[in-house]
Amino acid sequence: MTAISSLTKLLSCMQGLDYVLLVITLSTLSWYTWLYIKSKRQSHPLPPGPCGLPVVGNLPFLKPELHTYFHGLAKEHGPIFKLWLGAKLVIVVNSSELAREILKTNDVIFANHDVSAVGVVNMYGGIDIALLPYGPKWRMLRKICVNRLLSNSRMDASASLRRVETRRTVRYLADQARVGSPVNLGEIFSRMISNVMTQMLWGGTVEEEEREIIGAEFSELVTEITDLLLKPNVSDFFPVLSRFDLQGLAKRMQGPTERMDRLFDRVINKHLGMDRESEGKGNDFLEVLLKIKNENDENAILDMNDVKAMLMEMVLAGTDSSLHVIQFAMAELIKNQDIMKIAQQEIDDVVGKHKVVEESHIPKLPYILAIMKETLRLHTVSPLLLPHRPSQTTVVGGFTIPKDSNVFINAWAIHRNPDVWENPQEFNPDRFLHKSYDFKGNDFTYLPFGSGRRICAGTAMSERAVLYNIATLLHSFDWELPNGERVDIEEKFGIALKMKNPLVATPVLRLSDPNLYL
Ligand code: HEM
Repeated sequence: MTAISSLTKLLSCMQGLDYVLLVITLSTLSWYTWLYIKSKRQSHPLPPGPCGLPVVGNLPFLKPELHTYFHGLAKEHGPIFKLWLGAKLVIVVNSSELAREILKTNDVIFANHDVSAVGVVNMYGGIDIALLPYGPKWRMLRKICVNRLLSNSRMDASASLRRVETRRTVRYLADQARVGSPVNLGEIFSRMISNVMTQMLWGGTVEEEEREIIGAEFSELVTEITDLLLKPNVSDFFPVLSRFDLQGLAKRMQGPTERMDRLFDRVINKHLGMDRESEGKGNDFLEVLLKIKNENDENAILDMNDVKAMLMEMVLAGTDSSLHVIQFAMAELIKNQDIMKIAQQEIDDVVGKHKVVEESHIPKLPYILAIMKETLRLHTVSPLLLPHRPSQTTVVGGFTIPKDSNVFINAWAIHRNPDVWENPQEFNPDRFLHKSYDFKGNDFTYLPFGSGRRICAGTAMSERAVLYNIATLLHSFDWELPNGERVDIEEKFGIALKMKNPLVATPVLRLSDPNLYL
């Protein structure tokens, strides 16, 4: 259902809310008029864009697959265009040159993300890294996240926590392989990555049996929260009305948020009750964050809500994105068996067939890295990055971008530009083998993790999780399609881009030593 049909339905079933419509109409019209007069006075106009309707603007015409819809609009209106979503002005940028102007030339001006009305509720008032405005608190939290939680040395120290879950998945897949049973890879990867994430959060604190119980409750809450975050919200299109919470979404978010808060309390109390001997051995995020909280370092001041918001953020930012990259990569490899064979040969050469893959092998597997890069190019899981919000009115590409508008960078479209990428629709990891593309966002034709100050804080962790798991799945198994099936790699837009249809394949054991499947 489009945002506007849900909006219309909602408003029509609310008796006595005529005044609400009146407020929407008047405030939106005055807002449009003000911006129109202002842009007329400026020498640089607003970007072009499709015509919309009064009050609701372009909302009724939005298509669910926003990345391809925006790509289509760029062909009509040029590399930068505007849309009105209710009272919100959205600017979409579809070229690497303009992305550079925003994320490099004007990096500081565009260094805020847009904050959704519901996001604030589930993030303790918006105190997490992605939602905080650019400033001292954001800088402090980001430093803690990158240098203390997700640094290479911390990742090395916590490798055993991630290994447990990958080996558990291999055991399960081996059982299925022995009976020739096809598996739904999306479901398996989802369980695996979500368990890897809970291991990283508090794997050193909570014992295995209890961890499974807490993990199940946790996954349920994450799904509830993600579903609510995805719902189109009148409060976001008409911020002046957000205090009325017309759809009740902010109120509904309070339930799962409070339950999640209690779950965090349970685990934190458990950690606080641990004896000194067990402490310090965990290497999980919770332990690191509580240590920082108790250090009283004036450069890293955390209260308990900061700790909880950080835990929540790691899950929401890190789980789905990594899971979908692994799934898209495996789908492409199952479809392109010749590429899969090259990858398996590389792993065999480095690891051999008498050992299992370890994270320490990753730097020696350039072809697997090229597979990850190509997957993120073709199936950019964060296709529009996060919406950026300029802190002052700025000119980009000769057009005015007003303060507080929402700016989307269509990285998905940039990654498929035929002027830059030869045969852009083709899955071809070779294109990354001899080029210097990395995940740091220095080249604006390749931006899977964004660029500039707000570039993804979790690249180091996602590289490890994605590469280690893909290498393990390819080393341990061949992958076949059930009879008559074919791989369908259609994409579905969401908080993270995912596969529209399930990926079902049959694992076939490739290593002769049964101990390598334990
Ligand atoms: C393959 C997996 C991932 C992809 C493709 C990805 C992509 C992105 C993108 C595109 C952004 C927004 C950049 C911008 O606004 O320009 C972002 C932000 C962020 N990501 Fe990731 N991400 C991934 C995994 C992770 C993981 C595993 C974590 C942490 C555990 C993480 C934590 C964050 C955080 C905290 C931000 C907000 C940064 C800020 O506002 O300063 N991400 N990510």
